[in-house]
Amino acid sequence: MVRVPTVTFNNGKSIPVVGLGTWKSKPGEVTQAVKDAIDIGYRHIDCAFVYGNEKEVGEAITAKINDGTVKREELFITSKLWNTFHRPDLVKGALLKSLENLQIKYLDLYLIHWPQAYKEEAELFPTDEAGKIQFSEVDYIDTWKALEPLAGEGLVKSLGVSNFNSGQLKRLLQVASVKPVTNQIECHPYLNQRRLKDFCESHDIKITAYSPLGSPDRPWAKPEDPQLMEDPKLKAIADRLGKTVAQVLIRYQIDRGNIVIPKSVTRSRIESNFQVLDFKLSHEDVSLIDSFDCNGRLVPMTASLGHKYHPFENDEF
Ligand SMILES: NC(=O)C1=CN([C@@H]2O[C@H](COP(=O)(O)OP(=O)(O)OC[C@H]3O[C@@H](n4cnc5c(N)ncnc54)[C@H](OP(=O)(O)O)[C@@H]3O)[C@@H](O)[C@H]2O)C=CC1
Ligand SMILES: O=C1CO[C@H](CO)[C@@H](O)[C@@H]1O
Repeated sequence: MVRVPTVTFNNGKSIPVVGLGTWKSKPGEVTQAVKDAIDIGYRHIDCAFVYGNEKEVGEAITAKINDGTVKREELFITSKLWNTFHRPDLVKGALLKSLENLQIKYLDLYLIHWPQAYKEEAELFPTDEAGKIQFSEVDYIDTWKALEPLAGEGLVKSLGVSNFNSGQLKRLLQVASVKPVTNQIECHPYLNQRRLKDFCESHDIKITAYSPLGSPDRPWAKPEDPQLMEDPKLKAIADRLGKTVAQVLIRYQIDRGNIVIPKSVTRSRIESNFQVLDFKLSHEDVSLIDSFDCNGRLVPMTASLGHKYHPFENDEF
């Protein structure tokens, strides 16, 4: 069994560099996908309450622990606090719900999914009569302060953020007693996040790259949108190296020092996406791929436009 290398966080804990993404993995297919991934050697699973499939991910985790394939302490399980649970009194309950769904006693990593909060309602996407998302004014700093004691209670080993821009991280770092270990952000050759990565690294915060393959199954994709995995320039590199484009895209993240979480529910792809540990991109190839950046954001979160904490609405990187 191939052992996946790890990245060490600022708190000394380690995370396997490649994890399995689970957004859009249907409840009916995610259990098998996670079981396959664990059989293949994945030890890191990226989950979120809002993905609506944590229970089915939990079934796979339990099955693989019970059949002796893996021990809980060998797995690295991430979940994320959704936007409707930012109010400090709701934070612990949201974490406990994810733990219950995932059938585990602690998370390895819990992230604030987005800096912007939504109205605290039963709906995960609360809308007004006009169909517009209803915002909440809760400050992500107050949310973070509610998360910090949960690390001390043993419910979560590390805390982090997702989709935070540099200004928001700067503000958080001024008051945090527990430092975020990672910022999980969209990252691929069309949006390589050079400036945010440099900023995070200067504060010893690792980047976790989401949508590393260009998220072709994102619900808002249009047929005319460029397809990252079809890019002839990437195909040429992959052909030269005798690898798939997906493998080059995953390796691109690893070779930049990032953690990467490709999603698939297809066993053959889950397997080939993991077969990236026996080669390395040259500095020249990493620089060449860096040059493909075109500010091509695929997950712009347009539903939250106008929110004062929307991370992508000003010049802040
Ligand atoms: N924090 C956040 O806000 C966000 C976090 N994420 C996390 O990052 C993960 C990955 O990002 P995601 O947006 O899902 O997209 P990815 O870039 O991982 O792309 C997933 C898509 O690529 C396909 N695919 C996977 N492997 C291959 C392959 N080898 N060859 C061809 N096609 C392939 C999958 O198909 P199939 O499954 O059918 O095999 C699926 O359609 C998410 O699942 C989630 O866990 C993502 C977005 C936002
Ligand atoms: O992780 C993510 C994917 O799904 C969510 C809900 O649609 C997104 O908001 C988020 O970025």
